[in-house]
Amino acid sequence: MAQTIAVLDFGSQLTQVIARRIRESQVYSKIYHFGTPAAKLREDGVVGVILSGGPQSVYSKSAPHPDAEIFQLGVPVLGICYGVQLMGHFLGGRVEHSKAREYGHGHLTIKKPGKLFQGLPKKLRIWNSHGDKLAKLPPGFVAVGTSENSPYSAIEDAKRGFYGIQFHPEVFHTERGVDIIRNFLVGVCRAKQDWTTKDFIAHSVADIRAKVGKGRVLLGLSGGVDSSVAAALLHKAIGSQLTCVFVDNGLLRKGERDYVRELYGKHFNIDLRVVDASALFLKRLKGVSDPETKRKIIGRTFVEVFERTLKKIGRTAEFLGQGTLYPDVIESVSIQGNPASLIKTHHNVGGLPERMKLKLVEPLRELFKDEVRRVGEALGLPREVVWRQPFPGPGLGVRVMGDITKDKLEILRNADAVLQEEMMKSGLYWKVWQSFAVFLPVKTVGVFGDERTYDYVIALRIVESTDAMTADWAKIPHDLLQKISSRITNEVRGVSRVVLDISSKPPATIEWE
Ligand SMILES: Nc1ncnc2c1ncn2[C@@H]1O[C@H](COP(=O)(O)OP(=O)(O)OP(=O)(O)O)[C@@H](O)[C@H]1O
Ligand SMILES: O=c1[nH]c(=O)c2[nH+]cn([C@@H]3O[C@H](COP(=O)(O)O)[C@@H](O)[C@H]3O)c2[nH]1
Ligand SMILES: NC(=O)CC[C@H](N)C(=O)O
Ligand SMILES: [Mg+2]
Repeated sequence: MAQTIAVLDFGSQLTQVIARRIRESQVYSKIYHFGTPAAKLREDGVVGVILSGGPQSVYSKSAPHPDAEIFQLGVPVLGICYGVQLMGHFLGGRVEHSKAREYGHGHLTIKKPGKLFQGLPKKLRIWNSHGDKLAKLPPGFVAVGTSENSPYSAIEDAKRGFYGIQFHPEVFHTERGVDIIRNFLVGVCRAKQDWTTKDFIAHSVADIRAKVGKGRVLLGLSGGVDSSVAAALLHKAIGSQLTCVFVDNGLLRKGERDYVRELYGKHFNIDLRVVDASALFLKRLKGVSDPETKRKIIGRTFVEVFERTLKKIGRTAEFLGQGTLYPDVIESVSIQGNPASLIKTHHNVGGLPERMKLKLVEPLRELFKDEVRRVGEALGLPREVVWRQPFPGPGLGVRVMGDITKDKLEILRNADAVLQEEMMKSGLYWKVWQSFAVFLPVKTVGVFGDERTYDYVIALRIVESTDAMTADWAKIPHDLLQKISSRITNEVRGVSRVVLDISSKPPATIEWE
């Protein structure tokens, strides 16, 4: 059995980021429900426990609490934020609400490095996000690090292997955070660093086989990175029990349907069905302009088309495969007690209707994009597939602002094709996270060959990002922008103005709807 680090999830948006940092240290980790019995963790061969952050207050009635026995397991425990507060609450200290809320950047001064801060500078920039604080240390603990507002920013009981930190080592903004986590894993828990992408593949292949048995999986294959990697993984696990369906929803980019048919139908030996449902999608979307309503309609229609396709092929499938990634999950579901977390309904997660009869198989559900790409490369997928820019499931449906018509789609498709072509030519396509065009239903005045025009606007959205959780607009050379702009206004009928989106995420999201 693999040595496992258990991450108990108390509802933080950052729990998966903790898991990801652990994987970065080549250690195997598993996320558990906060209330998992200690006996189960022992059974799973857990060599260390991390308590995540969380939105609640440990002393409140509805607060999620762990099984108190986890502190008797005899394995090290690291509490992060809410986690250190839990340690205070359970081990005889005291937590209270603090007037001096700490949010954002702060500084940690390390008094005593111990094992957790081994090899790190005495002062570190850290990132905080808490309103409660430890007011009294539990017996056996000493303070080893302080911040502006917390005398107990880092605490330890080295004898029992208990460590607590009030800040978030898992976020990018905490200096040397990865090293702090690695120190816990390797220095304290003595975990072996032997967990690789290959192990992930072997593990998910076994999981898929166990779940699916002799059943059939119907996978929505979009030609994007996520579903391509999911297809390759499923194909490896269950071979001919996999049927892929590519839906032309009328909201695709120029040439996409042929690209997918060519690549997967011909080059890969995958059972691929191409379904043209564009008329149905466009009919349902007619006159609808609210973004969330559009997303829901698209999601519902997708599933309906899958079900209908099944009947038509005359095969029974019990499973629906999807290339859902962690960022899709976090932005689509509202996590217990965290009202802020629903941002958009990504059609593949929140948009699924309840009546859906198929069970979900989502082998990439816990990964981030760059990890998925590594899995894709290890599975031998071509570079052009693995490094394609992401394209959202609702497609051009959320890139035509407001209500959707064939004409608007056609204009957007042509403008977008120009942008992609120029990005490819310059090589920048592979360097940015996404580059795409957005159709604005705003008419502005122009002049073409001395004649007045009154036409639509195209916005260019080009962003840099590492995981789509945050993004910044890309600083594209002016001469390239000029070329793209003049080609669009010259070649695309119906457009007389091109604008550049210079918003970062947050506050703006990457897609406009
Ligand atoms: N046109 C489509 N036909 C069939 N399935 C689709 C289609 N579009 C999206 N899906 C399904 O919805 C899932 C989510 O779409 P999403 O865009 O996040 O992933 P992707 O297209 O596989 O990868 P990428 O993020 O690189 O575009 C896909 O993994 C796929 O299962
Ligand atoms: O599969 C998807 N279904 C969706 O409904 C969806 N909406 C946005 N995206 C993509 O997710 C990333 C973050 O996008 P936002 O900043 O717009 O939320 C960006 O990469 C977006 O392109 C989607 N992907
Ligand atoms: N990020 C956290 O874990 C916060 C913990 C707790 N809810 C607080 O506000 O202090
Ligand atoms: Mg896609």
